[in-house]
Amino acid sequence: MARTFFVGGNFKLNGTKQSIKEIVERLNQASLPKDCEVVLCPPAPYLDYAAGLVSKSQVSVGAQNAYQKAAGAFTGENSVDQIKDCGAKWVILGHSERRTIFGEDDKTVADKTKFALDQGLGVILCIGETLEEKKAGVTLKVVERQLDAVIAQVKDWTNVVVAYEPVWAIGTGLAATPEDAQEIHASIREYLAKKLGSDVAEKTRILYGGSANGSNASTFKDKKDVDGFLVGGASLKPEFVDIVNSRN
Ligand SMILES: O=C[C@H](O)COP(=O)(O)O
Repeated sequence: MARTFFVGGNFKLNGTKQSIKEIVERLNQASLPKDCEVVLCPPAPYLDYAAGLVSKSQVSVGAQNAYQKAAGAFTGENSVDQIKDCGAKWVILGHSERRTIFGEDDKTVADKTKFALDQGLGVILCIGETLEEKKAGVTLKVVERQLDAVIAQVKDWTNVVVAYEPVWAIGTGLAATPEDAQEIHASIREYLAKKLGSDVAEKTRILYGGSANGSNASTFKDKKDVDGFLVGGASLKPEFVDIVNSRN
């Protein structure tokens, strides 16, 4: 079955009103393929602002994190309702920077995923191995463990997009080869089929993330299990439009 091409832009801790305006306006003015979905994820203080600038129905806004409680004494956190109130439709969860720098374990990522989905946000669920894990040959073991934690809590995967992001490829300029990405994506899909059924596996989009840019994106074009990208650095640059158009 055809899965809609999906491109997420994770701005991480970057951006100002001015630069975010430029990024959104570039997309507003560009001619984009009809059958693609673009989600821009600025830092939380700019969600409302970015959402208000978007003029294309296929472009929406997402957060980079969300807390797993509705409200209360959780200083510094953002709730799913607040994120939705600012016009966001999606949230990135389980990003390797959240896992390593902020100590989020598989269970926390699963709790957050369950809560965000139950409250009506789509989830871009990041998984991926470190360089040491890749060298040790345990890539599949790692991504399956990360998926298992979420599978234990989430039965309906309609609003989940998986982003396979090998940690060694993030921000390094060293992207996985399209062949390697395809191989892992196919294994991830096979695992989802085993755990959740082939129907869910066929419908779930699996994005590649890690040094994707305007030049290499089109080399993934004929990889049937690569359904799009989660883009960091290049999402801040004009080449982001080329990534969105890389299937043309
Ligand atoms: O969420 C995005 C990933 O961390 C990829 O970042 P990058 O494109 O800068 O390598």
